[in-house]
Order: sequence, then C-alpha cells, then structure tokens
Amino acid sequence: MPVNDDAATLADPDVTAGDDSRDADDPRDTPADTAPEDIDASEALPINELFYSLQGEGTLVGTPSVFVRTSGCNLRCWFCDSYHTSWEPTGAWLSVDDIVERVEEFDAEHVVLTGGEPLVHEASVDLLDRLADRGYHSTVETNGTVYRDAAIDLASVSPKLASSTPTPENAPEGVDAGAWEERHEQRRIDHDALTRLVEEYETQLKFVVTGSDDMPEIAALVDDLRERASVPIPDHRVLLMPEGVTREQVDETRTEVADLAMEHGYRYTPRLHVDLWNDAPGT
Ligand SMILES: C[S@@+](CC[C@H](N)C(=O)[O-])C[C@H]1O[C@@H](n2cnc3c(N)ncnc32)[C@H](O)[C@@H]1O
Ligand SMILES: Nc1nc2[nH]cc(C(=O)O)c2c(=O)[nH]1
Ligand code: SF4
Ligand SMILES: [Mg+2]
Repeated sequence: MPVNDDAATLADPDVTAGDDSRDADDPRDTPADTAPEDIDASEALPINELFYSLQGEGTLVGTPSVFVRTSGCNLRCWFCDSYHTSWEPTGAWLSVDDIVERVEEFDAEHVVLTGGEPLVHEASVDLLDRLADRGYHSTVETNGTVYRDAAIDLASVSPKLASSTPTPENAPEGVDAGAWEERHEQRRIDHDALTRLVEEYETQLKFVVTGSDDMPEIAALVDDLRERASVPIPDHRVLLMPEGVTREQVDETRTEVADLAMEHGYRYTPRLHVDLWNDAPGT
C-alpha cells in the first residue's frame, strides 16, 4: 500500500479557498498563489499531499515514484481528480528544503511533480534543480499552459480539450462554474507554451478522453503542434487516457478509449492507480 505522508499535517486553512483579494487578471488566479507574508514564494510551495506510489499514467506507468502535489491551478476542468488543488485549493506551504527532505525519506529514484498546476509556481524550478542534483528522474505533470526553463526529465503534458470546460451542468456541486467557464475556455490552450515544452523536453502528450467526439480536436491539436515545433512528435508520444476518477467511471470509458487509440494509431494509457486503489487519497 502506498504511504500517504499524513495529509492532515499538510492541511493549512491559510491557503484554502475564499481569498477574494486575489487579482482577477493573475493567470494563476488561485488563493494558494497568495503566499502568507512570512513565506517567500520563490523558496516554498503550497503542498496538498506528498506520497509514495506507482506512476499510474503514461509511458512510465508502474514505476515506483514519490509524488509531490502542489496546490493551485490556472484552469478548472469539470472532471478534475484533484479537487482540493483546483476548485478548492488546500495545502501547507513547505520550503523547498523541507520538500526535498521528505522526498528523500522514500527509497525511490523517480519523482512526479504534479498538482494542481505545478508550473504556475516559481519555486517548482528550484525544487526540480535540487532533485536533479540528487540524481532523481523527474516527471512533471502539467496542463501545458505555462512554460518554465527547469530540470524536467519527462514533461507529461495534458492539454485540455473543449470537453474539459466547466459548465453549471457538469461542474462539481457548490462551485461557481459560471465564473470559470469563459476563463477556462480562454486559457486551456497556449500554443506557444505547448510548442516550447515539446521542443525543450522529452514530452508525452496525454489527452483525457471523454468519448469519440474528442478525437477531431486531438488530431487538429497534434497536427498544429507538429507544424509549429522544430522536433518530431511521433504517434507513440500521443497518449489517450480514459476520463474517470473512480474505478466504476473508468470501467465505463476504458474500452472505447482503447478502441480509439487503435483506430487512430495513438497510444493508450491506463489509470493504474485507479484500477489498484480506486480514488483513495495518497495513491
Ligand atoms: C490533476 S492533473 C495535475 C497536472 C496538471 N494540472 C494537468 O492537468 O495535467 C494530473 C493528471 O490527471 C489528469 N486528470 C485529471 N482529472 C482526470 C479525470 N477525471 N480523468 C482522467 N484523467 C484526469 C490530468 O489530465 C493530468 O494528466
Ligand atoms: N499513482 C498515481 N499516478 C499518477 N500519475 C499522475 C498523477 C497525477 O495526479 O498527476 C498520479 C496520481 O495521482 N497517482
Ligand atoms: S488543469 Fe489539471 S489540476 Fe487543473 S483543473 Fe484541470 S486536471 Fe485539475
Ligand atoms: Mg491524479
């Protein structure tokens, strides 16, 4: 069983939702980006959870890895499987020193930096540098809207499709979907950021697929990126991942998505952690 690093000690009401003083034009636009006065945001990160598990998604699926999950995101996918980093960002500010120390408590060579959106945070660069110095292989799970120059071994880029956009009908109960629908739609694809990520890092493009209606948009996006980028993007670097937070939900989507992968020549990725541990936190 993966070890959850006592999520309770990471909960800090100081960075939960409800800070109305934030700047509506801040592209990060999340309370977790507003560090308390005594925190230097260039040397600390809001951490939602830190745990040891198997990489459940993508080309490194099955690899024992330490997961560092930052809080805060510039998007609001209706289906986000990490609600407490996006719709209701929660976490505790930890210094980069402390995060590295906690990573080193586990016997692992791989680290997955995820979120929320880890690349909205300046200190992610410092953390990745420090991990590289210590010989870790790093995967960064990102929505592809932010480029940063960092020590990233695998950029696991998951561009968000139109089917991710929140509406009052599909959004989680109790959230202000209306406030996010247009903002999410405007921000979800940044061609320049995507192109730079693909050019600078070993990249996998990992699309969350809700059904066959998503396929024309995926094909158009990949074609567009191939035209812009100076590096090849082979089909085996384009991954289709079934949408679903729970085992029951993935049971409903996986076969259709596997069929779509074969039909289009893209790669299928399971959600191994969901198969193994359902939607348990810290897995
Ligand atoms: C929570 S996100 C964090 C990283 C980054 N914000 C992103 O979206 O890529 C981690 C991964 O989970 C995927 N994901 C989130 N919700 C999902 C869902 N309901 N079904 C399948 N994948 C999901 C994202 O697309 C991404 O690949
Ligand atoms: N086991 C496991 N693998 C993962 N790969 C990407 C994840 C993520 O949330 O970014 C994730 C996660 O949450 N758990
Ligand atoms: S971009 Fe990632 S973290 Fe942000 S809402 Fe979408 S799935 Fe969640
Ligand atoms: Mg996850």
